Amino acid sequence: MAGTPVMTQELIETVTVVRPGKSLVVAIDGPSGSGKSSVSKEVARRLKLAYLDTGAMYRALTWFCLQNGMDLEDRAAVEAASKALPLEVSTSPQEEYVRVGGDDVTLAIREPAISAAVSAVATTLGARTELIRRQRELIEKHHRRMVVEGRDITTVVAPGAEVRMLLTASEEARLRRRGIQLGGSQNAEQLAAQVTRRDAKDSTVVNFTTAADGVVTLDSSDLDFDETVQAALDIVDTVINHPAVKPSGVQPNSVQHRAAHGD
Ligand SMILES: Nc1ncnc2c1ncn2[C@@H]1O[C@H](COP(=O)(O)OP(=O)(O)OP(=O)(O)O)[C@@H](O)[C@H]1O
Ligand SMILES: Nc1ccn([C@H]2C[C@H](O)[C@@H](COP(=O)(O)O)O2)c(=O)n1
Repeated sequence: MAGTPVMTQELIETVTVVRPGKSLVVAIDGPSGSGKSSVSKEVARRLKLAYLDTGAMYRALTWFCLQNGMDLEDRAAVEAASKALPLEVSTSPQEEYVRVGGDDVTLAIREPAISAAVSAVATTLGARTELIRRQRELIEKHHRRMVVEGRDITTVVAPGAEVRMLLTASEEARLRRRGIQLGGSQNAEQLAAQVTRRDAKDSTVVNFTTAADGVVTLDSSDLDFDETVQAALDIVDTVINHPAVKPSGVQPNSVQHRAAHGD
């Protein structure tokens, strides 16, 4: 996808196996443009874990509904569509594909028109129930060794995940990143619609702006991509291998981790 970061040689070569043979679900939530997909995919690759982009599932359902001429405000019809959705989604961090029936929709679901429509689907509770069921099924199918990212993974889909993280970034950083990712094709108003206003609507059904108990917050506002991946890997290492040590800056209900090397 456009804007996919090129890894430095140092990051490309380091692959680690954590908890071999045991479950290791790394749940990552956060707002739009915080870097969930790109960072999670690289973390999965580095830890040799499967990878699931749950947002792609909501996007694929939106594509399916629109393709069938449905009214997205018709909640019963959207719920029925979620059950009928013939979805195949990649669970490998090495290849990205999303298929609906015979159609490869990998690129189509990233179009601004889908970004503009997806919240109507994601706020349909019956459709959420069905997609959450499928997400849990995929986690089990991979013997609970997976990085799963979205909005409600730490709280609803996999609250028992071994590692739970909230990946955040300032609104300014998220708008800037999304603008670069879309090749400068969107004006400020269009970017705000795709990032800020979409988050506001999505937030009406799930909380991805504050960390739930036990969820580690990683603020990437002042980190570049490589530093954010390293900080996420450090969190996994600390939580799994050094459970007595809290990632830096412990707070009563959630822990903060601002940077890999410091504060
Ligand atoms: N720490 C970072 N510094 C700079 N750019 C980053 C960083 N993390 C991610 N990016 C870039 O920001 C863009 C948005 O990232 P990504 O698509 O992973 O976000 P997201 O949280 O999955 O968004 P959405 O939920 O809307 O799909 C990508 O081009 C990605 O390469
Ligand atoms: N677990 C999830 C994942 C995604 N969504 C919603 C929120 C977004 O508007 C939409 C697309 O996600 P993105 O590809 O931008 O990460 O799906 C959700 O409600 N729950």
